[in-house]
Amino acid sequence: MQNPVAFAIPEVASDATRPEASVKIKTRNLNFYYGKFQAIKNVNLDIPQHQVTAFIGPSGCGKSTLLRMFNRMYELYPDQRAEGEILMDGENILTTRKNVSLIRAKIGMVFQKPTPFPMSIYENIAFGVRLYEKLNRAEMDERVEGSLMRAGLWDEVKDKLPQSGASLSGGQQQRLCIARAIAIKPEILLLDEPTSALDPISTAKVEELVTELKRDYTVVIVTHNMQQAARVSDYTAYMYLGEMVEFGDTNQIFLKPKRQETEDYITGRFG
Ligand SMILES: Nc1ncnc2c1ncn2[C@@H]1O[C@H](COP(=O)(O)OP(=O)(O)OP(=O)(O)O)[C@@H](O)[C@H]1O
Repeated sequence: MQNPVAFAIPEVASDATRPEASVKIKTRNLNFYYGKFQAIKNVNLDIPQHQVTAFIGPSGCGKSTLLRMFNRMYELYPDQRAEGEILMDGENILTTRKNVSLIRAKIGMVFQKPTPFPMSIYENIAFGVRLYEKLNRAEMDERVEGSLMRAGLWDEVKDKLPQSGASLSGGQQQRLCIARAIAIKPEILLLDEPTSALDPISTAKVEELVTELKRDYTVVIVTHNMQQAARVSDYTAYMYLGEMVEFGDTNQIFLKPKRQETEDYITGRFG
């Protein structure tokens, strides 16, 4: 008889660390400063591969800051500074000598407001791909179609690819942005409140898509919407005032949080 233990799903560690093999992003003693203000405080977190991890917490607790550290977006601003380690596949991206564009090629990002480029639907996808790859026309057509298909938008736009991305509805624009992010074949998708500007139908489509995309990508989503975190994520991290208060399996966090502060927040007793 085979050893049943070999097939057991590894238990989720409650202290935000997990077995090495399944971790995609690992942070160690992570701090972040806007000038003198410390927005992230000693965060240690293991983000599992091919899962959806949600960051939740009250406004200003540091969710977006932490998410943006993962692609070093803060480097565009001179008074912003990170300390500690962000290990992606074992390499500390804060100190690596690799060109930052190589790190960003691994990571797709989608923001709160849909931000299509001021160009055609086709070019919205092709533009980013050209920065990293040299594809011929047929290959690019295939990439554009495949990305729009994955984002659940192809049927709605296939007859109007030369039209401006701005001509689409808000929900379609957000799916265009997701298609644009996955077109560069990233390993990680960072979603910063991707549905906060969308109506319920578009929100449902994006949520469905997120659940589907985790087969191929490691997804991290910032959301204010507790139901959304519960619906789409496998793991949830609750943050408060720049600290990681609790991290665990989403069911555990919502049904049996270990910390009183987490329970107060998710039950609406916070504040
Ligand atoms: N550019 C900035 N300069 C100075 N302080 C900033 C800047 N951006 C954010 N902060 C501060 O850093 C802290 C964390 O902000 P952040 O935007 O990461 O929080 P958040 O949890 O994503 O909030 P929200 O849910 O409202 O989007 C807040 O106190 C905020 O005021």
